[in-house]
Amino acid sequence: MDSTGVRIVDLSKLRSTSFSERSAAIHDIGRACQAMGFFQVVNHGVGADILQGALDAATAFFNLPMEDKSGLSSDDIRQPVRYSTVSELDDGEVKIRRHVLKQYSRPLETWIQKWPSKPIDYREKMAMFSAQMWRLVSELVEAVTESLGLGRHYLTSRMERGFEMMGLNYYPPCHQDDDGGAICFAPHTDYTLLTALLATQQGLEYLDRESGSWHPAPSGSFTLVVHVGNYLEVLSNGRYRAALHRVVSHRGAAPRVSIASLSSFAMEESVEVAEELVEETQPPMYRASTLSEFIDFLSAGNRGADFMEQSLKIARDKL
Ligand SMILES: O=C(O)CCC(=O)C(=O)O
Ligand SMILES: [Fe+2]
Repeated sequence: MDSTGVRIVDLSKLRSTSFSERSAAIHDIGRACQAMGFFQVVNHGVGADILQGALDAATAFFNLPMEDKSGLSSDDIRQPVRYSTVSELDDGEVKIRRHVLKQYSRPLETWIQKWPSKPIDYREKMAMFSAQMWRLVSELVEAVTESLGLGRHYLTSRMERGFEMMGLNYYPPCHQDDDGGAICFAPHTDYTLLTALLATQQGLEYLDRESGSWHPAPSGSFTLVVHVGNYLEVLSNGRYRAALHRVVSHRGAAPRVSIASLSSFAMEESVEVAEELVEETQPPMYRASTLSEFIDFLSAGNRGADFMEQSLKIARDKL
């Protein structure tokens, strides 16, 4: 743990040949997933050049003139590459709080040709980053299933067929007078197993469910943060809860860029409660669903949060 109470997972220990070191790292991951649902990973082995390259490529994309980006705009959320903006009415004025580029990234050869062709090195830089994030998340998924007592390879074949989407966000400078800052990304959980996040600066916050207060995520050069998504909550039958998170921008803050690696099973593959985690005292709390079903739900104009709350949770009153 660091001085602010953030759990830190040392991946060199997870990779250690020492049984006790590896077990301790798995235990740390399980504890972090159970507590606030997020942790920082250190000694992850992803080169600083790859992380910086991805942040530079993302920043350069968002800095392109609008006409270079608007070709990627679409109302159809099933588009594998989609640029959009999120605005808010503020003092009678429409303010853009966030620019977003969502791009499918696995399997890479299927999608890379659809990614932005500008800036020139964008595809190369993002492809390297995406491959590293997938490797990292797959390794963490193994540790997570081990921590749940399901074994290291419980999800391996499903992860091999798995799906990754990159979510790139650009938050313009904030001119909000309010000392509390502006909420630039409203509180939400992700439809992922795990999400890995990289950002240029602070702003991301997690809800500590116990105290009810928001906790800043660690930030700083090349800090990678990982959090629990809704599908891991389902799979673990609620033992691990999806992390509720938001992004806040304070007055005077510089523009912020973040890249989320959003990992899940293949679109049509069902995610269900692990039957090993169902007990008489702990009946299944969620029904099975696919990512495709969730996207249909969004396409019909519903709110993402309602899918989990109203459609997936079976025994809401017991949570
Ligand atoms: O910008 C961030 O740090 C968070 C992004 C995020 O939550 C998302 O893309 O789902
Ligand atoms: Fe998120």
